Amino acid sequence: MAHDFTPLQNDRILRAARGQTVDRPPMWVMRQAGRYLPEYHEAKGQHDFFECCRSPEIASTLTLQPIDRYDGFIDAAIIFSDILVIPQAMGMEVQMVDKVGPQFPNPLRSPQDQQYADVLGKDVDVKEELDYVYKAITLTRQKLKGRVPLIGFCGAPWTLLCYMVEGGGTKMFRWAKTWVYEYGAESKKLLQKISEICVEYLVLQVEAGAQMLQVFDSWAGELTPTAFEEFSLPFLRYISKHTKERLKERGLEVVPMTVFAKGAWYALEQLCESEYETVGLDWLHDPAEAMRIAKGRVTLQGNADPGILYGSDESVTKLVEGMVKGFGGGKERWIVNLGHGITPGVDPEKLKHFFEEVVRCTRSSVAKRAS
Ligand SMILES: Cc1c2[nH]c(c1CCC(=O)O)Cc1[nH]c(c(CCC(=O)O)c1C)Cc1[nH]c(c(CCC(=O)O)c1C)Cc1[nH]c(c(C)c1CCC(=O)O)C2
Repeated sequence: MAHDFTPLQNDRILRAARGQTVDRPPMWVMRQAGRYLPEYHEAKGQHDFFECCRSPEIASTLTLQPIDRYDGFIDAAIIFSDILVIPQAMGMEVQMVDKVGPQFPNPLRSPQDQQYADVLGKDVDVKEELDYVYKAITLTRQKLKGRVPLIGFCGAPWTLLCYMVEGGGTKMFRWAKTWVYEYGAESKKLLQKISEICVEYLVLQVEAGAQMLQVFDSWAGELTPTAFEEFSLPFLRYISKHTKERLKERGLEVVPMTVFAKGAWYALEQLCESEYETVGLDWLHDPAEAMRIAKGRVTLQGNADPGILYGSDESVTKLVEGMVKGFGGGKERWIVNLGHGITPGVDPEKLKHFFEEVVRCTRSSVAKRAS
């Protein structure tokens, strides 16, 4: 299905992801459509979270809110959805409980559970089950009218496995660790199954209008370097390789891809060799050190501590100055972002100050390039 969308007016992020020159580093923020915005609560009203994801009208409205508010600063929209729509498509029930987070009433506790065989055996119709996401993407592209590119996304297999076996957020990772350290072979079967669904899901998001893709491995940092190499990295690589192959086969644009493996600072070298154009960094990375490791092979994305937005304007300025310097002053392959999602309770004006300071601090590099 080919769409007739308005041509793109701001391709900064796509150019930066591909290592091409830009007039200033592109900026966006993970979870930019969310609870820190009063207009989010207003538009969401009494609707359940997943109801918002399933309504293309509401999802597209929420996606556009930060684009309107930070017009001229934000260089990408990310479709309003959640990584947990994949476990739902695989037949698992997930609820979003207010002030608690996601809850699975029946988590996958062991490979002996009938549910494990059911989940592995289910022939998931990724087109049909997640049709509402594609519809939301297409509608959002229409509403964006080419202002900025639209990012599609999915959860990484390891992070999704964690949620499926833990049944929600956790500090202990008791069940996830039981799976990898006691049921290693069974874990890999599940990770492979999730990976195949991710590939199809990402390709269908591009077909619907997504212009860039991000894979969120939010719980990568719970693994040891060795366990990450065994239980996460191969599946992240499977996703980039096969998504690109499938996009080519289907005559779709091979869009830039980002991998964000939170906490996996030790794996930066390997992530630079994983067929992703962009590698997301959390705030535990020193930007200059990350640049030395990346050696211009990929575009780095990040990495301000989201907590800085609870601080004073002066603290934000100081952090931005250091971050800009660390990432090469704005002349190198860099997409500005936080090191994780923006959190509730942040004053939206503080984020504006953050953007303004990045623009101010990178202006000289732009002037230098033009001269
Ligand atoms: C781990 C994860 C989830 N979801 C996601 C991740 C990966 C990124 C990360 O590590 O933060 C990804 C996600 N979730 C959401 C988006 C939308 C797009 C955007 O970034 O603006 C994206 C990209 C909306 C959301 N997803 C959720 C909300 C809040 C829902 C609400 O209460 O209104 C939003 C706006 C709920 C959610 N969804 C999830 C959790 C743990 C929670 C509850 C806790 C929390 O909010 O941080 C799972």
